[in-house]
Formats: sequence, C-alpha cells, structure tokens
Amino acid sequence: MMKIITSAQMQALDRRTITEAGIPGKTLMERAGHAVSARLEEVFGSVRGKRVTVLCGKGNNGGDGFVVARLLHRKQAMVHVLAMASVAELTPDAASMYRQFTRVAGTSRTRPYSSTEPVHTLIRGSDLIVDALLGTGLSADVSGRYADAIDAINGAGRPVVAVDLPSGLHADTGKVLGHAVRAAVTVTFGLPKLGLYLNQGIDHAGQVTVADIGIPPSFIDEVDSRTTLVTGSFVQRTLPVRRPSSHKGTFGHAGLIAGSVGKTGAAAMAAQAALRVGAGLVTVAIPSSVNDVLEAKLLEAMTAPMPETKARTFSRNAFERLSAFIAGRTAVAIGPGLSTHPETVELVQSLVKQLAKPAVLDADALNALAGRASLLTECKQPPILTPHPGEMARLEPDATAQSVNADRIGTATRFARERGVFLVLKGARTVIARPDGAVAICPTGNPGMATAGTGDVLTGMTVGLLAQGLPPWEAACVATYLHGYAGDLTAAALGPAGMVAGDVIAQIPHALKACHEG
Ligand SMILES: NC(=O)C1=CN([C@@H]2O[C@H](COP(=O)(O)OP(=O)(O)OC[C@H]3O[C@@H](n4cnc5c(N)ncnc54)[C@H](OP(=O)(O)O)[C@@H]3O)[C@@H](O)[C@H]2O)[C@@H](O)CC1
Ligand SMILES: Nc1ncnc2c1ncn2[C@@H]1O[C@H](COP(=O)(O)OP(=O)(O)O)[C@@H](O)[C@H]1O
Ligand SMILES: [K+]
Repeated sequence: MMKIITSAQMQALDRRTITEAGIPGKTLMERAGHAVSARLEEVFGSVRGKRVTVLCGKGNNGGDGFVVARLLHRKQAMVHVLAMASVAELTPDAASMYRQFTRVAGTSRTRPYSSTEPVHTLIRGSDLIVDALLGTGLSADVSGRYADAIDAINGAGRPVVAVDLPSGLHADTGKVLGHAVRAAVTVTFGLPKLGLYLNQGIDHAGQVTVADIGIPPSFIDEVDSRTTLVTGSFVQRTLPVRRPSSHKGTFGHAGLIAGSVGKTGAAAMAAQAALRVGAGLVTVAIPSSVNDVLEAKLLEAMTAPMPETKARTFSRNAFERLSAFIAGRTAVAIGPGLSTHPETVELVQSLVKQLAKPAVLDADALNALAGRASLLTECKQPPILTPHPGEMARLEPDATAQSVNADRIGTATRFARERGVFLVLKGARTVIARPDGAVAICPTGNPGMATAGTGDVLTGMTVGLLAQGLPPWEAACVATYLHGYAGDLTAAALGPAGMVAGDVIAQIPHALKACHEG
C-alpha cells in the first residue's frame, strides 16, 4: 500500500527533502525528468526521429519539462519546447534546466507559446506531447494563455504524457479548474496525488505511474494520510501461499447463498470466480427448483437446494438450513441474484442479524438492507459489503448515486465507521473502507468491466479469499485489485466493448500468476 497525498503534503515533502535531507531541488527535478522520459519510451517505444513537443510552464513543473526535453533530444527525438515564460520569469531551478537544454539543443528548439497558427500546427504535428505546464503549484482557475495552451493540447488529438499531474487538474479533488489536459499517461512524483483517482481526474490522468525521486522513506512514514493506493507488491505479499503439503481443505470451503429463477448466472459466476481465485471447495445454496439449472452450469462447485417461494426465490422456511449451511462453511457470500421478493428479503435480514462468519454481502443482500442498515451492527463479525453507487445510495438515507459518486471516499469512510463494516464502493477506482476509517483506492480496472455480472465475479473472488483465510481488509483489497487486473488483461485481449464477465473469470488465473510473480 502506498500513501495517497495532497499537494500541500507533497510540497512539504519536497521542502523537507531539500532542506533536511540536503538533496538539491535540481537533483529532484533531474530524477523527475528521467522518470518521465523512461516511462514515455516504455509506453510509446523509442523516440528516435519522433516529433515531441514539450510545453513548459513557469514553475518547477516546467523545469521538469526542460529536463525531459533534454533527455529526449539526446535520444535523437525531434524535440520542440513551447515556453510559457521567459527565462527571467522561471523559478531558479527551472531556469537552470532551461539553460541546460539550450546548451545541448541550441536556442532554436525553444519558442514562446502563442496562440498562433504556426504554434498550433507544431502541436498538431507532434507524435507525442509532453504536458509540463502546471503541477502541484496550480492555485486558481486556469485562464488566458495557459487555458489556450491546454485547449491546443487537447485539440491536437495526439497522445499526451502529463508531468506529475495533467495541467489544470486540482491535485486534491480531481476537479478540472476551468481547463485541464487529457493525458494518456501521467507520471507522478514521490507519492500518488488524490486528484488522480477522483472525479474528472480519473479520465484526465490516463495510466498513472508513481516515480521514486528519492524522497527519504522516513519522511514518507511521517506523512499523515489514511488514504492509500492498493499496490501490486501488497497483493503479492498478501496472497495465500500454496505449500507443497497442502490439500483442498487448506484453502477453505466457500459458501454462496445466491440465485433465483432467471438469475442462476449470477450464482454460477460467483462460484466460478471463488474457485478460480483458489478456494478449495465451493458450495452454492440455491432455491430448489432452479438447482438443476445451476448444476448443469457448474462442474467443480457443489450445490445445496433450499426451500423456495412460489416465485422460485429463497423462502423464509430456508432459515434453519441456511443457518446450518453458513455454520459449515469457512466464509460465505450472500446476495448475487437473490431477487427482492419480500419473503427473501425478510430471510436475508434474519441471516444478517446472526452472521458469525467471514462474509460478503452484495447485490440483493444489500437491497434487503436498504433502510435497515442498522441490522449490520448486530453481525458477530464485521462483514464486507460490496455496493455499486446505486446500492450504496439505497443504504444511506437521502443519498443518490450522484451524491455518492461526488464524494466516494467520504461516503465509504462514513458508512464503514458508522456501521462497523468493511465497505467496497465499486465503480471506476473502487474505494475500500475499514471500520477504523482507513481507506484504500484500487488502481486496476477499466470501463470494459461495466457489463452484467462483473460484480458477481468480485463477490466470488472476495469470498474465495476469505475462505483461504485472508482477513476481511486483505481479502477486500486483494480481490478488488485482482478483479481489476483480470479485467485489464481481458480488455487488452478483447477490447472493452465486447468483453463479458465470463471472460474476466477466465483471466483470474493469469492475474493471480502475474501478481504472484510480481
Ligand atoms: N523542488 C520541488 O519542489 C520539486 C518539484 N517538482 C515539480 O514541481 C512542481 C511544482 O512546482 P511549483 O511549485 O513551481 O508549481 P507548478 O506546478 O510548476 O506551477 C506553479 C506556477 O504556475 C503558476 N500558476 C499557478 N496557478 C496558475 C493558473 N491557474 N494559471 C496560470 N498559472 C498558474 C504560478 O504562478 P503564480 O500564480 O505563482 O504567479 C507558478 O509560477 C511539481 O508538480 C513537480 O512537477 C519536481 O521537480 C520534484 C521537485
Ligand atoms: N469504468 C470502470 N472502471 C473500473 N471498474 C469498473 C468500471 N465500471 C465498472 N467497473 C467494475 O465492474 C464491477 C461492476 O459491478 P456491478 O455494478 O455490481 O455489476 P453487476 O451487478 O452487473 O455484476 C465492479 O467491480 C466495478 O468496480
Ligand atoms: K503537468
């Protein structure tokens, strides 16, 4: 896990690194520029012969841009710099980097930015654009020449690499301050900034990587932030180990209470996902008349037919048998495809009240708790809830999906604290909150996952990890990360539009393997 911080915290870290650790600002700037040029080549290949336009603002973000320009020039890119300010107006470090650039590339490679046709033609004719206009020093709405430059970058339709932050994006809120660059790739320095994962920041930042520029770890430890980013190395460290002597009992028995007529697919997908993430055994409790349909879909999972209503959903008469079912499992998930039949809702409420196993509550189990979230405080162990913003809004009085999305971290943290649960608020950049108020953001996943059934896959993966003995926080973070990773592999292979939830299940083993190998 990596702390996610505000611009004020980053500025303080930079200052401490320069004054207390004695690392000159220019050294940090040089490392920042190196990180950007290395990432640029990693994503777009060799720059040799490519036309690269670097737009440099008057602050230190622009200074990083001059470093990038010099490094890419050395690699034989055809670099042009468009400067927003004269050398006299630059910060001292940026001015020094400007001079170093002109020393190696000559002065003809730099020209002042202006809103003229030749300048716009240069931008449009670039193979790549580097946005070093504004970083964490952005202090007000962007207007005038900066706004114009941002519009010119966006209007060019060329791939953009943003230095530290897409210019114009509020580093803390992810809101666009008037105008903001839309980047394909962002390389952010030291620690990730909140705004890259919130609101419009998600669309503007593109693929984000965090570059180490040598901020001392002890300074980072002292930063007060309860918001973290789930990282691949956390997942690698946390994944259950499969010892040579292990057997299927070692990896737990996951139970699913899922399905109703018309919705056996949700139960089947959750079961498959639990198996694919490594659960030793999986059994699905299902209304009796749809049991055969489910059995036909599942080879490795077992099923347990249960008493049903006339509408072919779980009936209240299933209570005793489901209580015994839960008692016999290592962990359970309740919710996928249950329906909102009043009798099923009543049953779910009774089950939740006496829940004493590691558990995931999703979909119709959450709908059963709409307006009754106080029941959660009766659970004997804090469950994991996995709402999408619509389900979240039903759990909170007066909330709407829009109000939830407008403050995803705040909503998730408040609910997790008040109800004493682990909360996975799904959607682009899923937020995971803990009863003690700590929160994590998941960087994996893509819009191809906005397709029926991917939520059931996440539920299955989460219960599968709980069954393998991961504590709820670890299970929620690892499941979310792996789920998004499997989705990213699927999108890379199939494209986002045509992929379906079953394709994501098929990629879980590949995601697991990649994370195990680190
Ligand atoms: N040593 C370090 O600290 C390191 C910092 N690093 C890098 O520095 C970046 C932070 O640099 P920074 O603090 O100089 O701020 P930066 O983002 O370049 O912008 C400030 C300039 O923009 C201006 N400006 C502000 N708002 C504006 C607006 N709306 N519209 C127009 N102009 C506006 C503002 O002008 P002012 O309003 O003050 O007149 C000021 O001149 C950081 O993101 C990272 O990339 C790395 O090299 C690692 C080491
Ligand atoms: N734009 C996106 N970026 C990343 N992940 C997404 C995006 N859209 C949806 N997802 C993920 O896909 C899953 C959808 O779950 P959910 O809404 O419950 O769907 P369903 O009920 O159809 O299974 C969630 O894990 C969510 O985080
Ligand atoms: K920038």
